Amino acid sequence: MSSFVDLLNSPRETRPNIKFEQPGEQADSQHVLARVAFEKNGFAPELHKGVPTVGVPMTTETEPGFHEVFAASGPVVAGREGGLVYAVDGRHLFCSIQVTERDVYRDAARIAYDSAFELATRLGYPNILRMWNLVGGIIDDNADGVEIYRDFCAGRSEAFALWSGRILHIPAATGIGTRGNGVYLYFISGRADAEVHHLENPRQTPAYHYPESYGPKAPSFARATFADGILYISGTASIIGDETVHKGNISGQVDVTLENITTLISTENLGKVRAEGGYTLRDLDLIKVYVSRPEDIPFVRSRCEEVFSPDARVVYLNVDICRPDLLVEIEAIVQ
Ligand SMILES: O=C(O)C1=C[C@@H](O)[C@H](O)C=C1
Ligand SMILES: CC(=O)C(=O)O
Repeated sequence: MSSFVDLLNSPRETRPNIKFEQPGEQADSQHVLARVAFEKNGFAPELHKGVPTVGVPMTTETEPGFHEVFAASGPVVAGREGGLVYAVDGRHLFCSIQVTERDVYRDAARIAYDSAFELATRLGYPNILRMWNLVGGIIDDNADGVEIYRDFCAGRSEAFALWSGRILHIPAATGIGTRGNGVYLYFISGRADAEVHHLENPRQTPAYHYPESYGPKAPSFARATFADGILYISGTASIIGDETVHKGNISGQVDVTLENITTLISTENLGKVRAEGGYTLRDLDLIKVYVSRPEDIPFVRSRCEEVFSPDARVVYLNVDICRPDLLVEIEAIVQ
């Protein structure tokens, strides 16, 4: 398989937009829009050698970590505005902001999203394609006794409501725990005229329609986003309708998670927006498998190796999932 540098030097029309690389294997910065370092400690978004870079505390002391690298499609302009770090390349915006640990997150989450949406619209990239929300203590209670995920979702929902009609659509996303604290947000967005499709899964209730039993404001994400020929698959778990199924049963949860993704990317579902039809699990790449119990990782890995392509880049991360009864969650990209 090509090395990361080979991939970067390939002709633009064949260059994948996102890739995983090992720390230290850093290709030249001129083709890089942004970099997310999955590591033990994490660090606030910064401009490192002019490249927006954020460290997210997602790996254990014994794991090597990796970088998620967003390739640029043209000349890059990067900058910082307050806590926001960003870069644009004429086609995509990358933006990241951190919400430091606090007693209650709702207002800070709304303010962080509000400032990011203001930047995205002002720079001309209001079409959010894919968001990642890495939430420390995601299933712990905040100072008011409210689960932090629910607290975070309330602030996020308020920001989307404030920007409805200007920020175009609710995108594919991940909302997952970390091994640290505070909230790390990063996302990519496109131009207003970009052709972007947001997909739901007929097996699942749209998350933004979840009942209040899951929190005062429903989570703001779509099941997938298809844009520029790339399919961004949200974190997907063992949820049918809006209910967790196979509680306590890792095997059952892996099966339902894979079935959910299979349905989501099928020709019957994706064919609505993709002339060439759908995909199968063998087409997935840049797969992040989140596992809440470390002892389940060997089993989950064995099941994933059965169904994913041997060429797929897959990482396994031991972090909490956004519901205490969820044991596994999978996100991926097809590009
Ligand atoms: O809240 C989210 O954005 C989110 C939570 C999980 O359901 C999954 O990671 C997908 C998105
Ligand atoms: C994965 C998850 O929590 C959801 O789909 O809502």
